[in-house]
Amino acid sequence: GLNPIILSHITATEALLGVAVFCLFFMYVKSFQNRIPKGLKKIPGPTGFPLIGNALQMGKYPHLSLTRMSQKYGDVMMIHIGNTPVLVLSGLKTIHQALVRQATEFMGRPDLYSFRCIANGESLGFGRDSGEVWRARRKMVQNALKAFATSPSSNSFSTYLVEEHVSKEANYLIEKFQEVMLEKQSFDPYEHILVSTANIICAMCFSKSYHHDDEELLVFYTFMLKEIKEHYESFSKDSIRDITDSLIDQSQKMFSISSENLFSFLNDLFGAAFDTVTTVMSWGLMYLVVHPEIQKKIQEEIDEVIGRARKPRLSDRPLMPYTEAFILEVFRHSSLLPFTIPHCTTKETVLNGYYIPKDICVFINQWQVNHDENLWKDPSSFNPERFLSADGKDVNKDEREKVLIFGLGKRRCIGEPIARWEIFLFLTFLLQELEFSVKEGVKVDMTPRYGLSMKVKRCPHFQVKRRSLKNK
Ligand code: HEM
Repeated sequence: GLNPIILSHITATEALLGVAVFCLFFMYVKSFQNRIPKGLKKIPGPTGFPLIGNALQMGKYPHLSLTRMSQKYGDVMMIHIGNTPVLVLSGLKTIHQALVRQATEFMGRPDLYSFRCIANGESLGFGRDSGEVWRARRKMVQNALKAFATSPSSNSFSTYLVEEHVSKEANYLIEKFQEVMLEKQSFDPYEHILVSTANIICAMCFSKSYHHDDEELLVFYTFMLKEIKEHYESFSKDSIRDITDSLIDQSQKMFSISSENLFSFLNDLFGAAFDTVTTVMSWGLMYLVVHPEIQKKIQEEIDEVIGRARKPRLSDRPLMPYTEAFILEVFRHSSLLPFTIPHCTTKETVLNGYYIPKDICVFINQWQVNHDENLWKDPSSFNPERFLSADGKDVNKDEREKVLIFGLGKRRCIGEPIARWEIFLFLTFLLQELEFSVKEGVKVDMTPRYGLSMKVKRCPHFQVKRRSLKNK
């Protein structure tokens, strides 16, 4: 120990000076560690406070504050959340450069504590791995999805299985909405849609659907474990019933897949599939009641292309540009996933002349792209027509490609086609039969609730009435 006599000679000032010298030395060493290779620029960004970094500047709506900051610092910007440096990318060109052209360097997932908690870090979407094993697993889940969404339906009303499942649920919703309307004169559609979208993914994964009041569906993990166990027990290579069977089949050919992995894949699919689609649908209904003239236009298109004598089918989709434009505008305007799942660099690299270190966490600001004034005219207004060609007969491909909501490149959402189909079918089924509105005098609040995705506030004031048959 130190001699107390010596200690008593060290004054407070000297002690402080000592600390300061130590800090300077530390910063000097750090600055060497962070040295930028010659010819490359250091990434700009706002100055943060010690320990908390830029956490306070992020505020309640990080996508808005990061968009504002990007206007000052540019498309490639560095912030700090606590002590963790985070690279924030904005601008469609820059994001495309990173996620598509430099895909390998930007395809990792960061080692965040919260990610490790998801399926023990074995998750396909959140797991740390982005190498061979991840690639093989992603391919496997993609194959299973493709097989069980696009395999032919056994009934004559639908072409694909996903069409059959969505039709069943949408028909149920049409009846259910009218029933609760009669009973209560107004209702909140959210939970009904949630169970329906859960049922669709359930049907595809487990060949099973649940009654809307079923408690079992709500006890999620137990329910999934039970389903997987039952599938293993009754599995037969010669009769692949659903996504779970297909995953079991593929996993038996690939020895790096265990039943725990299977659980985390299905967990991923469930999580990714029904929360997102439900959120899009609830935003969609909200925009429809706020803009009745847009609702009417979609209904006119339905009457013209499909009529009232038969149900909508996926093959109607290319013939319905206005409906498609509406869905794109819901994606763009709500930007329900303002950021992708965080990425991470897999090696050191260069982007727009900036030096980017290895293993750095990357946020992709999708909201900024969808509201960028350089890309969109009057981005804050809700206007499906922006996606239509001049004669209104086609969706403009260049405009469509600008919407960023499923990510880009090697980590792009694998459920995108299914999600787009589901949303198209749900919407056309519902609007063919029903007209949506809110109770008179109710002012709808469109400020989002912020969570993993941005959700519209729950609204218990929805009303429906069956459309008149005059156009039949
Ligand atoms: C409108 C609905 C949906 C939206 C907006 C959406 C959006 C996204 C986004 C932004 C990502 C992250 C991309 C990235 O990190 O760069 C993602 C990943 C993912 N999505 Fe979706 N998604 C939707 C529906 C679905 C559906 C229906 C499924 C499954 C059937 C699904 C399965 C997945 C999976 C497994 C991943 C992880 C991919 C990976 O990390 O390699 N998603 N999605």
